[in-house]
Amino acid sequence: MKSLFITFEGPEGAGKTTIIKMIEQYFVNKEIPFLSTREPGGIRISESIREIILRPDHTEMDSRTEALLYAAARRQHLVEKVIPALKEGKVVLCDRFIDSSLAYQGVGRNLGIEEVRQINEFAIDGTMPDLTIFFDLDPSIGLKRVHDANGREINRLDLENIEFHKRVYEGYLQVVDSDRKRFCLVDASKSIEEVYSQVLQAIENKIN
Ligand SMILES: Nc1ncnc2c1ncn2[C@@H]1O[C@H](COP(=O)(O)OP(=O)(O)OP(=O)(O)O)[C@@H](O)[C@H]1O
Ligand SMILES: Cc1cn([C@H]2C[C@H](O)[C@@H](COP(=O)(O)O)O2)c(=O)[nH]c1=O
Repeated sequence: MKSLFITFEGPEGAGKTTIIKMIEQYFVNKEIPFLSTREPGGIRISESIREIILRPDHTEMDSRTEALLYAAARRQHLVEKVIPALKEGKVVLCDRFIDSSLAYQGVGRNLGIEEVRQINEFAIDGTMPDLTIFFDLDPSIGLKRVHDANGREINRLDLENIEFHKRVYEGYLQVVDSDRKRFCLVDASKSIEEVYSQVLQAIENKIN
């Protein structure tokens, strides 16, 4: 099978992690070689950067520093983990990628989508997903899910106010609109089974 780079995007609590676990099981059953990973993180250095970015008491972090740290974590994760797996012909499932930076830092932090895209282009050097699934969900519903969830750690970005999360959501809609061919939108307000079925259909369409 040809390699495929699939990313999963959306606001907090949209259900990405839940659905990725179900998609992993699908690939196991089909005996399709895959790698499942996440951003920021996925490898030692990028997990360390994740800790620095998301520590709830790092409230003094400057927005550009935040954007650069996400881009740095992305670079290391790409070269150390994602690109080698793609070279081996695997399907790579990645929870968040560049579009998170465009929405959260570009629009949520008001740095500008184009400015954030530029620093990320240096980091990704042309590696873009073949397919991006956008979990479309009202951010207030997602935040409620996160706060109700048992054992889910609340990070520094979760703690931002609702206006921030609404800007992030609007940012995602702009990013999706600028690259309709790459994105598949799923209605993440539906039941887990219904969301899974929408996501699986998008992936199967790409594989077959
Ligand atoms: N479709 C759904 N309907 C209702 N609850 C859901 C649905 N999908 C996931 N959940 C629940 O919402 C919570 C957040 O889900 P999950 O961790 O999968 O989201 P996420 O997109 O990975 O969040 P984040 O990016 O903020 O970590 C979990 O408690 C999960 O069980
Ligand atoms: C990649 C990336 C992520 N973020 C934000 C989005 C979330 O608030 C956290 C990651 O936490 P998750 O539970 O693993 O989803 O980081 C961001 O602001 N910019 C990015 O590029």
